[in-house]
Amino acid sequence: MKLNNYINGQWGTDTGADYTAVKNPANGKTLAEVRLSTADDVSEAVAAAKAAQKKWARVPAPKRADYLYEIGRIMIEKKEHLSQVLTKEMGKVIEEARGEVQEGIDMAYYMAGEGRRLFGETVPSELDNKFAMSVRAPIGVVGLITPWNFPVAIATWKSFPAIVAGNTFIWKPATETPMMAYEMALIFEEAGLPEGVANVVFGSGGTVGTAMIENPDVRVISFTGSTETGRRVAELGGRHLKKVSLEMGGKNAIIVMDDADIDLAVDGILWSAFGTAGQRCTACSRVIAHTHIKQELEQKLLEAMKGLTIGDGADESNKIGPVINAKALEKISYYVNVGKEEGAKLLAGGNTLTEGHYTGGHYFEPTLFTNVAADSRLAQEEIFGPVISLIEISSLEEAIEVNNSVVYGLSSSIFSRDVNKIFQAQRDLDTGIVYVNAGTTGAEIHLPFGGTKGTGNGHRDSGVAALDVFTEWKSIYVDFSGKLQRAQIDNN
Ligand SMILES: NC(=O)c1ccc[n+]([C@@H]2O[C@H](COP(=O)([O-])OP(=O)(O)OC[C@H]3O[C@@H](n4cnc5c(N)ncnc54)[C@H](O)[C@@H]3O)[C@@H](O)[C@H]2O)c1
Repeated sequence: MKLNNYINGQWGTDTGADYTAVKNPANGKTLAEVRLSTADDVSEAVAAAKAAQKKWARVPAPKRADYLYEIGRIMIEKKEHLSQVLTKEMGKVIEEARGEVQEGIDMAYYMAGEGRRLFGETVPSELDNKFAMSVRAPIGVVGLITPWNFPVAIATWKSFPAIVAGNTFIWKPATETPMMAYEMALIFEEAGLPEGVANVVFGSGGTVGTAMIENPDVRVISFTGSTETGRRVAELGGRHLKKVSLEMGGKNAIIVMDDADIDLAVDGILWSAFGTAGQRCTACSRVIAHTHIKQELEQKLLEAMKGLTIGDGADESNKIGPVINAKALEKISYYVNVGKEEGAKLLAGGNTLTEGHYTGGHYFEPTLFTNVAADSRLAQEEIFGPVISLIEISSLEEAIEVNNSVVYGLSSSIFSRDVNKIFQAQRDLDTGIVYVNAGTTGAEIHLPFGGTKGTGNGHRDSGVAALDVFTEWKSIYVDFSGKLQRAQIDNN
């Protein structure tokens, strides 16, 4: 199967194009081949999106929303199929894949509701017989660049608010997970979205991403991916004076205080650290444990980790799937060695799994380090795999300082029964998301999603906040006095 671009409501052909293989991370088998598009393909898609946008912006927002209701309905109809493809292509276990597809469905209905709101403001004018208001205006053609770890959900966080607000878009999915983008383009087509509103261009970040950012007709770039790539996107976007929204890496921590429910904390840590094989931007990779409960927590974690079953995510009995590819495995192994060299104590895991039913796949054992120094590389850098670093602290103030000591600021969590500690923590943790008595993962689509410092640049995906990325404020003054009323002069 060859995956070609979807531009202006048409599927591209494979004449003269280069392709690269899409592989199942569970067994290394080739699933499809995906087009490596050129800068010319991007120009074609942008031209189509630009031609469609003016007309699309004139479609009343509640009518634009009707397309989202239809997309949501088709996604429900295809939910199991989409989930199976997602697991095959990305590797996450099937129950998580179903959860991710559901998130996309929820986003469709939630953003469709915005079609009847898209609230602006009316405010009093300082002059008599004058009316003042501000409205959200669509921006134009927007470029969406997404990662492989949430190939459906993140695309819906971006494309659905873009659509309802009256923009048209070019979406460049990650090269590792183009099949989900292909499936979504089929759904856009089936939902009857007008030609040129939704365009999907496959290919490398270096070629397709760069061409999107450099194209003067692309007015917004909404990017999710690593901090390293995000910085490049921001630099190039800055040169082109582009509005750039960045959602990037994380090094998220769970704080376990001495008054916490330890069993609950163990459940939260396991789910947040090893779900999606640790490849969530919100994954817990640090546990900041109070000295009084550290030993008990370690013992209970080790015991619970024995129950984790690893294997192909398509098998319902597995709790942890493979990581995305061989490069990811190498990176995780590298950090395990870094941890050992830095003097951290390896309590469990630390190895790739290659034999028996793991053959051909990219599997890594759930790994637990303890006695990790808060300022070590193991505790500071994003690994993006199933590796926990346990750091000991002796007060809430110290825990918060350790949490905030990394360059990232996406998600954090505290387990405690003390209401004062909880409220102090939610105030002082420098992250875009804070959980109390729950792990660091599990965002809901109607709240803003994003982070501080090296995780983001002040924008948010999801929630109504996403509309701030895809709309421009327009202030409108209507003077009905019939004479020239001069503002901005001293009338006193
Ligand atoms: N904060 C969030 O919302 C969030 C959510 C999910 C993942 N992430 C982060 O994403 C990373 C994992 O995803 P990844 O490995 O796909 O990230 P990545 O940065 O390698 O790639 C992300 C996207 O950017 C594209 N890209 C690569 N080079 C580019 C360039 N020069 N110009 C434009 N685009 C370019 C890629 O092709 C891909 O589509 C992790 O760091 C994770 O924390 C963040």
